[in-house]
Amino acid sequence: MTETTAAVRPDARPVGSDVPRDESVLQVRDLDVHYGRGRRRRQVLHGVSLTVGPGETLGLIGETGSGKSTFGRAVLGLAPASSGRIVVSGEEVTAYGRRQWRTLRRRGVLQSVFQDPLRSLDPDLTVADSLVEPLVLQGVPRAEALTRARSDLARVRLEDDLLDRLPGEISGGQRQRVAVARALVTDPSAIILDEPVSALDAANRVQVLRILQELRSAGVALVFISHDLGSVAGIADRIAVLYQGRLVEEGPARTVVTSPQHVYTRLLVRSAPTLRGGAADRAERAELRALLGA
Ligand SMILES: Nc1ncnc2c1ncn2[C@@H]1O[C@H](COP(=O)(O)OP(=O)(O)OP(=O)(O)O)[C@@H](O)[C@H]1O
Repeated sequence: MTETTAAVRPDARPVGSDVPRDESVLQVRDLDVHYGRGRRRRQVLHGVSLTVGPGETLGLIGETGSGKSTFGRAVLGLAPASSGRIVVSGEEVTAYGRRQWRTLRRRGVLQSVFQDPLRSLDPDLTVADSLVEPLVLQGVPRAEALTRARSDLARVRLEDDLLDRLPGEISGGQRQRVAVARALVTDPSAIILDEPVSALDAANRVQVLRILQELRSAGVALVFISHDLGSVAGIADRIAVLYQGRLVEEGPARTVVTSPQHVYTRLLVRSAPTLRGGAADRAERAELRALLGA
């Protein structure tokens, strides 16, 4: 599927089709990903094309196993692209080897936050060391790195007194906010957020979603991966829908929610009672599922 135009927020720079190609922070073209070898080789992504402009928030949704995380991992160099093209901030990275990917990740141009913050945070490093480490690796003096870390901690509404604690000594919600602060310290062009609120209770979910809203307003580009259309719809400029490894729909968030085109997107919208047009009755959902052969 080809990229479509993006919704332009009044508080953001122009995005989507208004962004010249070389200004996009992330450009993915015809991405195929296979896992396994020989008879076990299986294609998980089929020709996925997506572009994220500066300051834009792209919501990537789909059911479990549809390939959302694989997409996020591929653009971070953590899953193998078997064909297609990946360009990060104008840098052609498709053919990068392991070491080049590691260097790119270390530069912090693209950052990531996962569902389980312990995947983003080293359990043996204090919050301060976790935040300072990416900057020190870039050669930033520790004192300056700590000043920047404190400022990013404030951006996620955490107090300085957490700095000396280990990830195991703070709550799950605080850990996820530390993971977001860690992603921010390198001043990335974009952050890939893979189910960032799915493991949180309702209060923490709302708080992290609010923080993501603020980052979006401040112009940080986000790729928000989730199975939950309800969480994504309130933040995303554009929504892309993956179904069985294929992009089946993409468009401005409002359009996707109010007039979904693909039968699977209709099912997602109908299954999200908080969305306008949602709350289909059980029979209607069953009918849509039958259409999908689920
Ligand atoms: N390292 C791997 N090796 C082999 N198969 C994998 C690997 N990682 C994922 N898969 C398979 O690829 C498919 C897509 O997985 P992926 O995690 O990308 O889906 P997802 O949409 O993110 O699902 P979820 O919402 O459950 O996280 C699944 O069938 C999964 O079992």
